[in-house]
Amino acid sequence: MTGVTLKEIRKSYGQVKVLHGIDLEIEQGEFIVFVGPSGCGKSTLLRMIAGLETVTSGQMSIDGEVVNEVPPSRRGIAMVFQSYALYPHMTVYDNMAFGMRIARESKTEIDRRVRAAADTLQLTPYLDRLPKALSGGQRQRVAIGRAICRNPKVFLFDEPLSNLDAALRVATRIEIARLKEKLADTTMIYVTHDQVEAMTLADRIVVLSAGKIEQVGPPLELYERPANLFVARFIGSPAMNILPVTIGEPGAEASVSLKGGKSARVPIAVPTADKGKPANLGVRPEDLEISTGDDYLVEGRVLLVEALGEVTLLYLEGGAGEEPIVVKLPGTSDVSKGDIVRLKAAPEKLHLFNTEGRTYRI
Ligand SMILES: Nc1ncnc2c1ncn2[C@@H]1O[C@H](COP(=O)(O)OP(=O)(O)OP(=O)(O)O)[C@@H](O)[C@H]1O
Repeated sequence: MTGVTLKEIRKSYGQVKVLHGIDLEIEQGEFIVFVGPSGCGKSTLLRMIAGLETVTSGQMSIDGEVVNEVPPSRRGIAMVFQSYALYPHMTVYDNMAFGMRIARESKTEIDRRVRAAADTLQLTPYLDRLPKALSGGQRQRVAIGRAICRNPKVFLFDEPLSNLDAALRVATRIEIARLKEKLADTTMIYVTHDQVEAMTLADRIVVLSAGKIEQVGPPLELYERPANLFVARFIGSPAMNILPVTIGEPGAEASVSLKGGKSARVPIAVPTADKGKPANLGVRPEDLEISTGDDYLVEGRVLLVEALGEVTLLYLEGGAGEEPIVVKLPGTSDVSKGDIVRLKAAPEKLHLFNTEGRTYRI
């Protein structure tokens, strides 16, 4: 059992409270991704698990042992940073061997582990090179290789791909996915801003906002069943559209009235007490379609058309506040700027949030 358990973890810098009580149980071998807006505390939480930041209060355990006071070198973790942090004067081989030499491992064992890591990460041809003679992606693979050589119980990644260009990002992301399969028993915790990394790598995503956990769950569960408006808007790109509505008939299958006079039935239960209350209807851009009939939710003028080849994005006036409604249509479309279009969605694709932003559950 090499899980990580966080109980009521809090962090303050002086008067500034950064984390407000984090409870999280991570299983051995799980790949956990922390996401959230800038400043929400993702890196702070990761650095606390690493032992690079102190825990203000709460209990942190790795493999069943409370580690609040255990120094980083004795936690059985290895961390990969955005900045690679390689020694510039050492070869790839020596960079990977360094930690083991300090730990006085035998030469044979060092050689075995360096070559195995190089093989896993396709770095064997570069073992004699200095970091300056490598691409960004190769350097990051060396940093990952160095971490593998330490045989960590828990692998921590702090935005490891954010310095790479788009193509290298994809290649290195696939490398990390392979690594996850190879090291199936190693727990991995990964911080990123990137939706695709989070969705494709995570067993479970932890969505943080302002120092609190909003929701924890498998990627598709967060996408399909967000617990609240924050998660609904944060997961998925472009973000879910939000349309202000009023609850018409509550009950097991509620009806809502939209601006512009249309009403819609949603297969979502709403308590009787909420009849007549304002609410927000959520619908993802990819779940909207153009309607030619009368079965539409909203009608609006097209402000902008973005043809991306594989998809076309339409921006229509009429969303909540000043925000346009975004529609993602497959392939190309003959809709033009200035057209008035009607939009519909399958009832089971609709989400409904109460005035506090919590999802009405089906
Ligand atoms: N040493 C420090 N002293 C005071 N405040 C700090 C310190 N380190 C971080 N903070 C504050 O803690 C909050 C969380 O920072 P953190 O770096 O964990 O956020 P993040 O979610 O990783 O953000 P980003 O995505 O931008 O990296 C921020 O408001 C930051 O200003």
